[in-house]
Amino acid sequence: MSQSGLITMNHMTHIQQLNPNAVALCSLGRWIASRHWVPATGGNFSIRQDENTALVTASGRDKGELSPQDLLPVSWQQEELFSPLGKPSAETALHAQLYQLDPAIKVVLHTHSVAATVFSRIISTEQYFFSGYEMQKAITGVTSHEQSLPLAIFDNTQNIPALAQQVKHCWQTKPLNFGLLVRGHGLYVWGYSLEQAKRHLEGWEFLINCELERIKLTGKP
Ligand SMILES: CSC[C@@H](O)[C@@H](O)C(=O)COP(=O)(O)O
Ligand SMILES: [Zn+2]
Repeated sequence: MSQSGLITMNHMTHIQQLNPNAVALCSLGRWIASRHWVPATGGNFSIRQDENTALVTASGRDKGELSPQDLLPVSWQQEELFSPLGKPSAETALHAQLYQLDPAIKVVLHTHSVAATVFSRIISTEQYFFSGYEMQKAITGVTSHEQSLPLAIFDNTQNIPALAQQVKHCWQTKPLNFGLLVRGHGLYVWGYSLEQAKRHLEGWEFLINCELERIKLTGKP
């Protein structure tokens, strides 16, 4: 690497260590890992910096042991992504798509819990409706357990830009309630703040676990 390249990388590392967004996302990553929702380097996280840029976890890192320099700046221009300082998550295109679909989104979290992975495989439809749970109110906009709360489920693919296009299409027709499942893969949630994204993650995980348990006990999906 050239001398000027080294200076740039060191400079960026220093900036990231002082960036409160980066520090807060690493701390949330540790909490998420403590729940066993990001095993074996699975999962990825991002936090918006401005209209067209977010810090995204570097690909292949242990998401429970992140430091601020593991968060790489990524910018987007529609489907094009720019990441000058390293290799961001393999699923960056989906994060960028969500940020473009709603400019108020501040944080995107992707996890690989056992419950979300199994649940998404036993449900074969494109949406699953949750109702009857008080904890549905953890999802922004839900005011009653009597509301029917849909969670979209997309088939897994290694073609993440194609998945991002499907999510964009779905966004225009069916409401996505701050979360979606990728079949046999995991959960994506987002929020307008770090705290809200964390609440959506915990809320969806709770609801998915409840339904999985109910289906196990009653045999009725
Ligand atoms: C442990 S393999 C999981 C990956 O294929 C992927 O699904 C994932 O969530 C993590 O990828 P990453 O590129 O580290 O963000
Ligand atoms: Zn994943």
